[in-house]
Amino acid sequence: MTRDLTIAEVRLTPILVADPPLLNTQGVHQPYTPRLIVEIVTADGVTGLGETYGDTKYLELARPLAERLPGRSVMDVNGLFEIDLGVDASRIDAGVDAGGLRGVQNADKLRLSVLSAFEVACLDAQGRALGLPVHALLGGKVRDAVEYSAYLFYKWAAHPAGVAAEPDDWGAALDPAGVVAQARTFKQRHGFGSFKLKGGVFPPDEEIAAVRALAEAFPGHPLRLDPNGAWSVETSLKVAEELGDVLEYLEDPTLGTPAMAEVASAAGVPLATNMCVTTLGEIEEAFTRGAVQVVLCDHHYWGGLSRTRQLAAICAAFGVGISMHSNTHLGISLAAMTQVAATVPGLHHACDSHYPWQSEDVLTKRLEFRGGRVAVSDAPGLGVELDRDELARLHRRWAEDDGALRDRDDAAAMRVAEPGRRQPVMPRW
Ligand SMILES: O=C([O-])C(=O)C[C@H](O)[C@@H](O)C(=O)[O-]
Ligand SMILES: [Mg+2]
Repeated sequence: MTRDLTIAEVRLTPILVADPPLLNTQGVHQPYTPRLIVEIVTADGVTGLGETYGDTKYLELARPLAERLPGRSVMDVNGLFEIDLGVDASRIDAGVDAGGLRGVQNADKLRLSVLSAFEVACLDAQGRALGLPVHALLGGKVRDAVEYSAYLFYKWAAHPAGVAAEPDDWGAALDPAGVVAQARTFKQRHGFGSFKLKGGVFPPDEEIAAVRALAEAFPGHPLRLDPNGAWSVETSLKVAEELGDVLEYLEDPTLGTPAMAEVASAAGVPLATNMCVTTLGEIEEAFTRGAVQVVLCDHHYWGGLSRTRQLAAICAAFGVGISMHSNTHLGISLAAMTQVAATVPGLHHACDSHYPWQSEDVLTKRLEFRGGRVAVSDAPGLGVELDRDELARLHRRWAEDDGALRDRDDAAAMRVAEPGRRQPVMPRW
């Protein structure tokens, strides 16, 4: 069989996806969040799918990249990463990513966050053309299902009055009882066996009480708490001491490798991160100082599925565990996460996923969690199909937006509810 794997067309579709009012230390999720859907079409008419952040800064890099791809081969994935996207310093706002939730922003991370969607789309197209699942292209699966953890959030029942939004049926969760009720719903709907609470929202004692309530309601289940760096070293150590007996790990209790190393050296609980190790350049200091025991990889900003496997190998060499981080994402990304996670041998912690919070998707058939796991598809490519009507509908929402929602801004969403609210100064506690 010969196939023409030359790229004939690349389609980029920015969309806005409904998001519930989930709270974090920076603010609250906006009612709609931007994502970018990438389609790479070969000369033979095979289409590969990818998904990444849809904010303006990513779109501005993705558009010229898409124009340069026709004529290249979907097999030339290494060559893709050689393309200069022109990410100069003017595009980096010297701050932190996603308003302080994904570590420092730098040119490499921005570049890789765009390229990753194109890498996934190329792998999907290769797999569809060759009749092979993506995991086979990555060397083959070592498990038939990938375990995910329930991602618990403090949450309002609804977005503020007067804000256009889609309703959700999760209810509010603003205290220990609400968090436990949310966890029960997660377990009942999806069978999750481990639970992560997004913290940094309320004073630490309230969050300690919520984790204690979870431990009581779900004895023996792995629990995690992630305040996105909102605590001082001293507070982090206090929380570690109070919850050490029930936590699988504490995630990014404090900001920066030196502070994480200080906590790690004295806390009796492993530390995980998706904030102080987010690029290759941050690994050496963090690993040699023993600052983190688990890296939460995210194929979007680590640069795709092959680079996720490379990161897993580096972590294994240092005896550091690996799992996965998640932001708001749809089924294309969940399928990609599942395909690569299926190929990583030392994956001993359930991965994060926001997917249960997303009531909308661009797939003809939603992916399902059964017993907290997603089955690894053996169908060609990622094993998912695009729902074009839904893609068009969510794109219309993006096109009709006045620009207010095209860039994620949790702090701005919070100011709608609390007009006087100032940007939190870290550490908050
Ligand atoms: O630290 C993390 O796990 C995240 O940043 C995940 C998400 O960004 C989460 O905090 C959110 O969306 O509010
Ligand atoms: Mg985190």
